[in-house]
Amino acid sequence: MPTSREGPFRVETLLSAEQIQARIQEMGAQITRDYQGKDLALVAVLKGSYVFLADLARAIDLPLTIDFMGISSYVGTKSTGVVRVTSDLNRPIEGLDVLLVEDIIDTGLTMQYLLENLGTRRPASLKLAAFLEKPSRAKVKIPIDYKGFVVEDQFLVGYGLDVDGKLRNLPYVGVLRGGL
Ligand SMILES: O=P(O)(O)OC[C@H]1O[C@H](OP(=O)(O)OP(=O)(O)O)[C@H](O)[C@@H]1O
Ligand code: HPA
Ligand SMILES: [Mg+2]
Repeated sequence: MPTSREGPFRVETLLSAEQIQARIQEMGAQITRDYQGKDLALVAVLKGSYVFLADLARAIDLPLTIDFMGISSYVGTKSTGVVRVTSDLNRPIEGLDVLLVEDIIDTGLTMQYLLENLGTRRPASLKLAAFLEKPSRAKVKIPIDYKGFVVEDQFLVGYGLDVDGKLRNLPYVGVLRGGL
């Protein structure tokens, strides 16, 4: 796969923009079928999921709402293991069919915290759409209802994924090969 220079970083392409878009259309079609007649509320986890959310929401052909939960646990390329809430939902989710939208399940600690936290707010249902899963690093097992791709144990950037806040805007997913 090609390696690109992105400012001071070297990034090797793992998933091209075309591959990503094709998979998201499939995921959107599946979600559209599964949530017919339901009160679908997408809850996206900031910041990483914003790109996936924008594409996935437009691939779902249903009336839906979107809300955000701000969570952070990574500094540089390392999980601190401490999940920090940086902002809460604007609206209650009681009685709604909530679909959590997340960019990556790595150790699983962020999602473990969120599933527990949102579960106490009595949604009608609570499921998870995750763009990427990195099972080799899992510290807890997280059931993923809609999964984009399974990836190896490498630090990834692009399509919402950052290294120290940067490279979220790459239209593809790549492996960080140098620069930090
Ligand atoms: O499974 P885990 O090991 O918990 O890692 C996954 C989480 O880590 C990243 O977020 P981060 O804390 O970097 O915040 P960000 O979304 O603002 O980049 C990513 O967006 C997930 O939310
Ligand atoms: O591979 C990753 N890249 C960027 N952010 C992340 N947060 C968890 N895993 C990753
Ligand atoms: Mg991050």
